[in-house]
Amino acid sequence: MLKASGIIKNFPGVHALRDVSIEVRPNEVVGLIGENGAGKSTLMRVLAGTYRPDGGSLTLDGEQLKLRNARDAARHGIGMVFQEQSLVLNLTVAENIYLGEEDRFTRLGIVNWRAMNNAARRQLAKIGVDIDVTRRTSELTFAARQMVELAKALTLEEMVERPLLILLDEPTSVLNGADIEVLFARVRALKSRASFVFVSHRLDEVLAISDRVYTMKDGAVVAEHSTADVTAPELHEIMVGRGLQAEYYREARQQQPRDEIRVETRGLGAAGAYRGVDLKIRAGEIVGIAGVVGSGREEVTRTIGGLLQHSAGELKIAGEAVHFGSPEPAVRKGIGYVPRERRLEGLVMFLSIAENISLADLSSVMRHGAIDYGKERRLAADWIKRLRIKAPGPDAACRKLSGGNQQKVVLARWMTAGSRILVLDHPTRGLDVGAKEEVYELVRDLCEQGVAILLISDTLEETIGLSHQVLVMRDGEITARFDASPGNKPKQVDLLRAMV
Ligand SMILES: Nc1ncnc2c1ncn2[C@@H]1O[C@H](COP(=O)(O)OP(=O)(O)OP(=O)(O)O)[C@@H](O)[C@H]1O
Repeated sequence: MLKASGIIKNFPGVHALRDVSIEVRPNEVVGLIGENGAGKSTLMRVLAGTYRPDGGSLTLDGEQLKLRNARDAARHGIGMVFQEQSLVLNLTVAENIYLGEEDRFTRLGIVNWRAMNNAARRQLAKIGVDIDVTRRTSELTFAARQMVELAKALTLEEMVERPLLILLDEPTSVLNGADIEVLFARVRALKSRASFVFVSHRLDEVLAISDRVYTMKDGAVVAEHSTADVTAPELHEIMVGRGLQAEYYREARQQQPRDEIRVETRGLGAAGAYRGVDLKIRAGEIVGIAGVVGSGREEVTRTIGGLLQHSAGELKIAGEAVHFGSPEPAVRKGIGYVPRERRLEGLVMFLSIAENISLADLSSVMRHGAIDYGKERRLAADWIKRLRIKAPGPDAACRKLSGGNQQKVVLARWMTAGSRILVLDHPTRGLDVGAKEEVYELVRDLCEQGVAILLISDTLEETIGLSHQVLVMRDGEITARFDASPGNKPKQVDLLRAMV
């Protein structure tokens, strides 16, 4: 259906795509994997018409395809669901679905909102989703927004006669298990009418949903497999260049926590979010909280991170009762918070990697009252190596990095900030499998140094593997507690039973 041959795309100083050839067949789901910065998003943008390649060619059903922009791609039935969601938050669901297509509902300069809302309802019904189309997208969960994005991409069906090609750039990174299943069910159902290219860092998902998978490395395709013929550990090895360690979560390094209690809550509550939360985190201990969206676990971490005030009970940091209303006093108490929405909350895009890393703790790079730039750059160079951040150097602007590499910069910042307590909100989201292992290693280092860690993560596996103790929350309350010392780790099903 679509063939990309010898695609080249350069940015100043970076060969993002060197010579990439892939093909997508009718009614096929093609997986695209690779380390952070391998060129996946760039390739998707070329296919979606938003980047013009510097070389190579595209053909659709054997005919040359020259895409000038995204509208052009849309006219050929190619639509993209973005990694960084493209919805305009203060517009309604219907307005977003038909953004740029309002003309279709306009007569004599007046938009027929009823017709637009009805059409949007039909689109959502097609993928079996029930969302109020008159609500602003800002009020929707991430999962619902993703469905709206998918519905938006599928409006192309109304405009073109041919089967669609839908590009999904890391659609699952913001979804939880149940929502991923919903998305996959939609993709499977739509396969009779469309082909998909699916980018993800979760190899098991790629294998579950795709027919074939391409592996990219440094701007080139290095392998192509039929998913029936390859396993996740094999793909891991091709991507990272070394085998998947049996000890993925470094459980052998999990040590007994110290006696000192760093965080303690009693009957902690926040109106409408959670209540009666009792927990203790000792120095050198990782406490993981499992729970579905709406369980209240996000809000608990936000309270301890200083972003959400509690309205009941007690929060003690190193034995002292505190009441945070903003992050600043939390930072003064030695708490580092690695937010989930790192690209929104975590980075100053126009600053360099080095500047972003030292931002949380300038004292570490100060000398005689001035910033020691040499030291700042050396620190950044260290992290670039350690986390395999793909960038020309410490001076590269963060806005030019791939999404996963931006995540790594934020992590590096908080890991160097010398925090005594770390709140990790989905620390490995968007990271490639190799970088994840580096992060697990680092988390163990931090524990050895006595840092107390509160963790919520994307997968139960990661929560179980890393934590000393796992708490499960449901409907704003803790419903179960599990010891998770090595050799005594709870099973996923045990957690699930308490979650839902
Ligand atoms: N606008 C840009 N300007 C300069 N360099 C860029 C730009 N966009 C991407 N790059 C560089 O091109 C390379 C490929 O980036 P791309 O975003 O395609 O990677 P990716 O495989 O999608 O990574 P991730 O898994 O982190 O999302 C990276 O080295 C990145 O820094």
